[in-house]
Amino acid sequence: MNNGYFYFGQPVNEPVRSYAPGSADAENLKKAIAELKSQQRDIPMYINGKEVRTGDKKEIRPPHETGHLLGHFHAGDESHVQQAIDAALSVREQWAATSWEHRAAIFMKAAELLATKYRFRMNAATMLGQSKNAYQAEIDSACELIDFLRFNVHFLSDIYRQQPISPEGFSNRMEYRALEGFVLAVTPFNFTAIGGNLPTAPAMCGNVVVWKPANTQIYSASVFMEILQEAGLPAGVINLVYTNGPVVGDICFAHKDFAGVHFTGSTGVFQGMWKTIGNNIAKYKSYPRIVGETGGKDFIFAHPTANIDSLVANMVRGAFEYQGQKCSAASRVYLPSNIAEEVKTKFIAELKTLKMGVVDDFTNFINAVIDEKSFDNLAKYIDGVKGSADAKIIHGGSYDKSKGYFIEPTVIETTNPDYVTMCEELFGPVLTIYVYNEQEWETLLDKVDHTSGYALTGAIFAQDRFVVEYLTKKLVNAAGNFYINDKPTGAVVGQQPFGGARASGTNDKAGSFLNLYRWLSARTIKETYVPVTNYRYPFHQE
Ligand SMILES: NC(=O)c1ccc[n+]([C@@H]2O[C@H](COP(=O)([O-])OP(=O)(O)OC[C@H]3O[C@@H](n4cnc5c(N)ncnc54)[C@H](O)[C@@H]3O)[C@@H](O)[C@H]2O)c1
Ligand SMILES: N[C@@H](CCC=O)C(=O)O
Repeated sequence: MNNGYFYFGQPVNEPVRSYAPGSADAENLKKAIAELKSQQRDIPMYINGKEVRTGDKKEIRPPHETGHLLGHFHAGDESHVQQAIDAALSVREQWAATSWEHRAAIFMKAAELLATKYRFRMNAATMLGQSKNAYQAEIDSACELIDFLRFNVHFLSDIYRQQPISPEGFSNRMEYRALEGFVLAVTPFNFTAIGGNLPTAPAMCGNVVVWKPANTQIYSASVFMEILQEAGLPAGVINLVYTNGPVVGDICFAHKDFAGVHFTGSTGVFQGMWKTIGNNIAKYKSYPRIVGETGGKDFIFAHPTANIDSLVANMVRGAFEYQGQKCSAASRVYLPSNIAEEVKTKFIAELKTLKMGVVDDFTNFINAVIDEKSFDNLAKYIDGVKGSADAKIIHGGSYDKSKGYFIEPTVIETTNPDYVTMCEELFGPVLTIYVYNEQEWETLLDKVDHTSGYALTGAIFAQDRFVVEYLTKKLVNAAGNFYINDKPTGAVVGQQPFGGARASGTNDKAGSFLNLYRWLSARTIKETYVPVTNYRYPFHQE
């Protein structure tokens, strides 16, 4: 701090706008979509504050309308990763030494720009590039990203003011330094907010960053980079590159100044990163921070006392919002025999009301899955059911990629609690139901706990309070985010810090003080006002 201690108080969550038919917000969002669709954006990388175009142009098309070209991004190679690292390291010292209030102001300004001037453009970019409906874009690319920025500034303020005690005669203080090197942020396709949070959380703490987004999120990531630049982020603090993931990893993880990785994505990729970092450990100046939030196989467990209507509504939202492409999405449901038939009947009746199509039509609840690879993978699982003796499709099951990557919301019922779609992360609009004997709910809990190696989110539905307490304790390690009578998705920054353990990640809780500690390296300073001048204890005096 320079001339004062600057504290940023507790913010309130950014209110979610509804985009109701005929509202000004709906009209403005439609205009932003039309404007983006009327252009072909030419999207550069951003290295050292400069736009970098390589001429190696890759097409960007909406997953729900593959006949339309939104623009191109300029792909990078090894040299761009190296340039990004060099740019980051060249500004490291100055950025780390910049006063907190000035660093914080940049991210608070970015939040303000996103909440106002850029809100519709950012949501439109997310809708078109990642195939989200208006509501799903609003809670992600507007509200959650704004919340990440404002709440992280607040949490960091809280961390900075935590100081050790100083007995009379001494001063003890703690400096929360930036890491000695650069941080690599590798981000997934499914949340624009995660794309924005992973580079900014370490940067806010005084670190410099190389940011590599998923190709399928570059369209909206580049809008966020424009915002950061307008907010005054100094050149080189965050460098956005579009080089192939493994190439970025090879270069960054072999660099002596590699100080940490902030990753969100699949478990396999994260485990590969961890191994590489482990193999290279002797190369680094410091032990790198490894933070990764990864996959899930998220459950809903309904007890025989569950309220049927709320269970049904939360199954629809929890499994099928954003086509089930949330790491938190419900993908396995355990229904007790006493209510199973009624739940299934009501559930399927609700699913029949879901409209599927392009994002421009706001009445479509379901849009497309992200790309052809994901589409083909999901189709493979659906086809697998067709030849199976212990599973059947009870709703949906069709798919079509002629105009966009559309997979109908699909419900599988299995008699085998270890059926493949009860165990593996599919990451799409496919939910599997297992009906159990209501008398055996207690013995089923081990299966709920151990069917997959993941432990990200889980929800229980029960009306009996003794049961709620029992389930909460029994499933203590089954989910990092545990929901009682609610869907397992939709965590809000500052309300439900998010992350899972076991194979689901390091559980450093994005959007919380726990995550920020990982990007800080504390220095303790003790000053003695009147130092001793004689080493002897009283009984050693002569
Ligand atoms: N736990 C969470 O908070 C959370 C949140 C969102 C998504 N996810 C998970 O993310 C996955 C879906 O996202 P995705 O498809 O973008 O994941 P992904 O693992 O395919 O990609 C994530 C990022 O890693 C990069 N990458 C891929 N291979 C790499 C490699 N070998 N080295 C370095 N980088 C590499 C990708 O280009 C992308 O930027 C799901 O498994 C989902 O559960 C988890
Ligand atoms: N935080 C989001 C999930 C992020 C992963 O995809 C949720 O709680 O639904």
